[in-house]
Amino acid sequence: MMQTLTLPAPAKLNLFLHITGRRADGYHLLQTLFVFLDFADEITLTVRSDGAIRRPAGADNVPEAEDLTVRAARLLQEVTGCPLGADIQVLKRIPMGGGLGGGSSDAASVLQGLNRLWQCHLDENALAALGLRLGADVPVFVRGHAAWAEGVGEQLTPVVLPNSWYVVIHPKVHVPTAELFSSPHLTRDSPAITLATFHGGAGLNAFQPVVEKRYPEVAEAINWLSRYSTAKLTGSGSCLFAPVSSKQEGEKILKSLPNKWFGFVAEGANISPLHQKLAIMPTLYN
Ligand SMILES: C[C@@](CO)(OP(=O)(O)O)[C@H](O)COP(=O)(O)OP(=O)(O)OC[C@H]1O[C@@H](n2ccc(N)nc2=O)[C@H](O)[C@@H]1O
Ligand SMILES: Nc1ncnc2c1ncn2[C@@H]1O[C@H](COP(=O)(O)OP(=O)(O)O)[C@@H](O)[C@H]1O
Repeated sequence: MMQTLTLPAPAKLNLFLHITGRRADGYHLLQTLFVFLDFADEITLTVRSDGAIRRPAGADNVPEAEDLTVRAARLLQEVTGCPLGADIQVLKRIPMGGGLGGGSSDAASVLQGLNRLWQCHLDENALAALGLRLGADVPVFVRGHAAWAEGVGEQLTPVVLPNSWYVVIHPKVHVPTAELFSSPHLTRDSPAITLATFHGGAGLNAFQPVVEKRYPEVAEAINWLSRYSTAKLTGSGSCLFAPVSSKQEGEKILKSLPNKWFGFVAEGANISPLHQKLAIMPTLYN
């Protein structure tokens, strides 16, 4: 039996994000469109027979016990009663806390990977439900298909989006998600839109006006990228993105990126790179 597995944990973009209402518990109801990027963290899982969950390598500023990868592994162990453990190595590439969903994606890759290595045989619905307990963005990464999302992001309808390249910029500013959701200036009553109206040009990021006002550095980055293409915030920021016609065009734009910011070019993917890899693995692990 295979004891080690290396899986990608891709970034996502929210191509638009509207807030349409609020649940009784205060959580916001969203409409958003998720697409994956071929830009990913890398997760290496190695089975341990002693039942321990360890993270020998990962983000320095995330304590082992708080790492979403460790929490995902513990949760899977807890619900399945699996006696095995794992070493989880996390190679971070995705900027953290930037609205690219890296932590959620890492967690989803661990759930999918350990479900195979430990032979838990949970189906995708069960894994997505476990993922939701870790964060609203985890289910879309577990399922691995570009999706129209409603609810808090867990009601997913798979969609096929036209191929596109994106320039993504991280203005190196940390925007706390909870603080944004509590802003009195958020538009919380956007009328529901459809995929057709999105394709017709509708769809903004509800957080963007609030973030631009509170974080001038993000506003400056959006202005800079807007010179080349339509720039928008992803999730609650601080990363922003703009569609470009090719990888080359994106790389040309990045050549003039001010040094103080980080940027990359990536292709959108309807099928997550995680699922592309899972699909070609030996059937024993599918
Ligand atoms: C905004 C989005 C869009 O994809 O992603 P990111 O920018 O984080 O990638 C998500 O909705 C991020 O959802 P989630 O991952 O659950 O956010 P968390 O950081 O756990 O939530 C922090 C706090 O924000 C508030 N919150 C979160 C989600 C939501 N639908 N309504 C809320 O009101 C809650 O007060 C919560 O305690
Ligand atoms: N494996 C992980 N990778 C990144 N962040 C993590 C991880 N585990 C826990 N976190 C915590 O989750 C927060 C949000 O991370 P991330 O998912 O990258 O951003 P966002 O939710 O804005 O897309 C981080 O600031 C960090 O404290």
